[in-house]
Amino acid sequence: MSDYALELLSISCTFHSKDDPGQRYTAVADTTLRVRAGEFVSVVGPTGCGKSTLLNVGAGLLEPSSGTIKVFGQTLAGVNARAGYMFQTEALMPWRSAIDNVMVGLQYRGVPDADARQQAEAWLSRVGLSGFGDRYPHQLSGGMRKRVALAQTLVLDPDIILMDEPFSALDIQTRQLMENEVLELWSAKKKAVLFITHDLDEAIAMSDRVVVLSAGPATHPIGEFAIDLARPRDVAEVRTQPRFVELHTQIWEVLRDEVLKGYAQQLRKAA
Ligand SMILES: Nc1ncnc2c1ncn2[C@@H]1O[C@H](COP(=O)(O)OP(=O)(O)OP(=O)(O)O)[C@@H](O)[C@H]1O
Repeated sequence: MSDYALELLSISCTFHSKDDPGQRYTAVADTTLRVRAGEFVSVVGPTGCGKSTLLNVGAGLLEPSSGTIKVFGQTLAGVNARAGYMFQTEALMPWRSAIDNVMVGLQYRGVPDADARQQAEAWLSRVGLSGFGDRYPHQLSGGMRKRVALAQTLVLDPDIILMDEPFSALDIQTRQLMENEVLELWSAKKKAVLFITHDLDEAIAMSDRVVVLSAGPATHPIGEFAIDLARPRDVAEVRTQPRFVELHTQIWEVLRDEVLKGYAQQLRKAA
């Protein structure tokens, strides 16, 4: 069996431009990205560079213009059934209670209701929400809703977890709590994680490896860094370690110019 849980091989994605449908826009160009089984990999890059596009490709939700996706060595066709996905935006169904939101994926898979409920309850308690199962999303705080979404993803026991800036909407304290919780859950059952963020601190604190993407168009990886900080980590504490600061300086050196390019492009688009 392949060492890799997920391989994106020479992926390119070209879209019709939103502003002018006659024009083509190459968001991602010839990108290869691999995640080993049990490895936590973060992808950082400037706003709009193509991070979500790559994640959608890995999830099998978006077909690339060229390139191959492999899942545990098998070429992917269609949706990636071995992957669980956690989005940046709220993905909970507002008309379903927390427990019903966590159960829904199991129900789709044909798990009997009583069994699904039991597993969902166990997951709600693992994310610190036992007793909150009957609440509806609007009755929960932003952090609690993220916990429900996390339980909703993990209850399906995916071998690959794809996360697209899952905590960007949270305040910094809640965010750090959630990051630590994710690391704790991950270390108990090492799954392959592909984590998208534009926050370099978060990427270093969480990951085994950080991949830096260039600004678009034609985004591609321009740097890759092994994060050799000891685990278990506390994401707030780890930031004070000299090695963290060293890694941050090294990676920022590569990322800074791309962020500036990305920012300039955003300004041009807005003009
Ligand atoms: N379906 C689409 N049609 C046209 N253009 C698209 C489509 N999806 C993405 N793009 C363009 O591709 C580029 C990359 O978008 P993507 O959302 O992957 O970036 P991102 O790095 O995740 O951004 P952010 O950091 O803001 O979340 C952007 O310029 C976007 O406008």
